Amino acid sequence: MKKLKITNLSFSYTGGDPLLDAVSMAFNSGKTAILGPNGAGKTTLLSLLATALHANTGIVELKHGAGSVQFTNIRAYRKHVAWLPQDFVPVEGLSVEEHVRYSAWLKGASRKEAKSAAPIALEQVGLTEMAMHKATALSGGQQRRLGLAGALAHDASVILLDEPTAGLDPNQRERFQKILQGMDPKKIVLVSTHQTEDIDGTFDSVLVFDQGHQKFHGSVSEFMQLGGDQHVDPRDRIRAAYGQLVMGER
Ligand SMILES: Nc1ncnc2c1ncn2[C@@H]1O[C@H](COP(=O)(O)OP(=O)(O)OP(=O)(O)O)[C@@H](O)[C@H]1O
Repeated sequence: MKKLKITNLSFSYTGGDPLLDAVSMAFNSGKTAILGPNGAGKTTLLSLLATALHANTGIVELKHGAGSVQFTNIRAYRKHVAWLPQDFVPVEGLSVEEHVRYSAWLKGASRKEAKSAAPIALEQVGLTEMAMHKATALSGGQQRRLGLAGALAHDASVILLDEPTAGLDPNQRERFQKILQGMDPKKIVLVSTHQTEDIDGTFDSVLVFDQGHQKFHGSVSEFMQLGGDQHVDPRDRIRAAYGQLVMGER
């Protein structure tokens, strides 16, 4: 069995048509870029995996160690899952460092573990010097890095990052790529992104999602093969592959 298995997941927003209709897919360890046009359902999928939204039907099962846990067992499941939502907003009244400690503690880290994990996570995202600042006083890009630090500060086996590089300057985007590259390869990391140029060299797999359906799910090299042979520039191959799967239909 794959480590994270989604079976027949269906979801509709209240009063709306089904957005996800019996979606099944599975993920092993490694980093997956989730691509798709605006409104494709990427945030909805990640929110369902984070249990911030509740599916109409279907099962998500996470294998860990010798056992497994289903997402309906919310308390136990959530301890294994870190999530940076698309609309992350810091909690009022906490400093940057307190915020990261709080995020780790919420996920089951002891106070002592959270205290030692926070400076490491802040260093990873380049916010060490802001540790004593008020979290709500950070700029938009800094707040996204704070959210990322919170997701990195505990030992989750699944990390869900919804557009983590949105609003980051080029240096910080590069830093984020390095953070991803340095992550434990045993973790399952799912990252929703519109930045196709960052895929080669950073991710292992690609999932293309459109209109609530999976259009492609495979390795980065399989994805790139759709966009031309090896003589073509890698970024052009990625753009062409994406265009074929999504834009070509419009
Ligand atoms: N709270 C909501 N209530 C009703 N419909 C919603 C809600 N949130 C999202 N939708 C609709 O669900 C669909 C999928 O949205 P979602 O945010 O999951 O897409 P996305 O792929 O993440 O898009 P983007 O790339 O723009 O972030 C869209 O048609 C959107 O309008």
